[in-house]
Amino acid sequence: MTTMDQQLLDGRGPSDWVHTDPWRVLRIQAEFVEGFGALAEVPRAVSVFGSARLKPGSEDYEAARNIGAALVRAGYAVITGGGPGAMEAANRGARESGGYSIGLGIELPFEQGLNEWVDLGVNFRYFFVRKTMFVKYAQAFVCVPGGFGTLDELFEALTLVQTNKITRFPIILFGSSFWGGLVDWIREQLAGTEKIGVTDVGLIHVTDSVDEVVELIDAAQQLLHQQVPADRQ
Ligand SMILES: C/C(=C\CNc1ncnc2c1ncn2[C@@H]1O[C@H](COP(=O)(O)O)[C@@H](O)[C@H]1O)CO
Repeated sequence: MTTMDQQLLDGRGPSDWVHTDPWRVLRIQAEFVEGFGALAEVPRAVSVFGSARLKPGSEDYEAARNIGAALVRAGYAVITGGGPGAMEAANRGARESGGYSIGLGIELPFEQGLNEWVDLGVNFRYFFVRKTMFVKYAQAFVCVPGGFGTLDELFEALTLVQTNKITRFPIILFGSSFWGGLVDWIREQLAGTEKIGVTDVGLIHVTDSVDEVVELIDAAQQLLHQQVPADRQ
């Protein structure tokens, strides 16, 4: 099975008129419109990322579940990719705590559907449209251990914050034993050879404490509200 993303990016798909790129723009536009419409009323929220392969009962799955629950208790809705593993865990924690659990699913060749803990689900064909929604409707990103997908979401957010496209947006890596090596490499190789600024390393927060996840997000929210005039919040 081919997906829309694949047809757009792979460049070797069928070439009849409906599959050509100019027409595809209309599909992409429609997907943005649908996403904006579905998510417009979402209250303040946090996007949680992590491996699609985590199993219930594993340490990282339960951490994501606890994070989802803690975010809800602190008054945030939880947004995930709507899939299995860490996504399911964070959605599950949110739902179990009586909060708003959102899943932004993606069309994949091996279709899985949204996990059962999603209250509001929106399905996307294009990764880049979906990624816009993760950022636009969240106040922060939390990453539990994950693979390429999680790293992609992490580095997109870092680039957006580094370039001031989004501000007061904490990026939190949960699990120091997993993330520590990456952050050391970023500090030594990227900052150490001036590929990024030394202060850019400070855009990443690493913690093993669920409470600290919430504290970091709350602190950024307070700063934001101090800066933005009340009538524009
Ligand atoms: C590979 C498996 C399931 C795939 N299902 C997914 N559903 C929704 N979102 C997904 C899926 N796989 C990856 N993502 C996105 O990337 C992140 C996780 O990727 P990683 O490589 O596992 O770290 C996640 O946050 C999603 O946004 C197995 O059953």
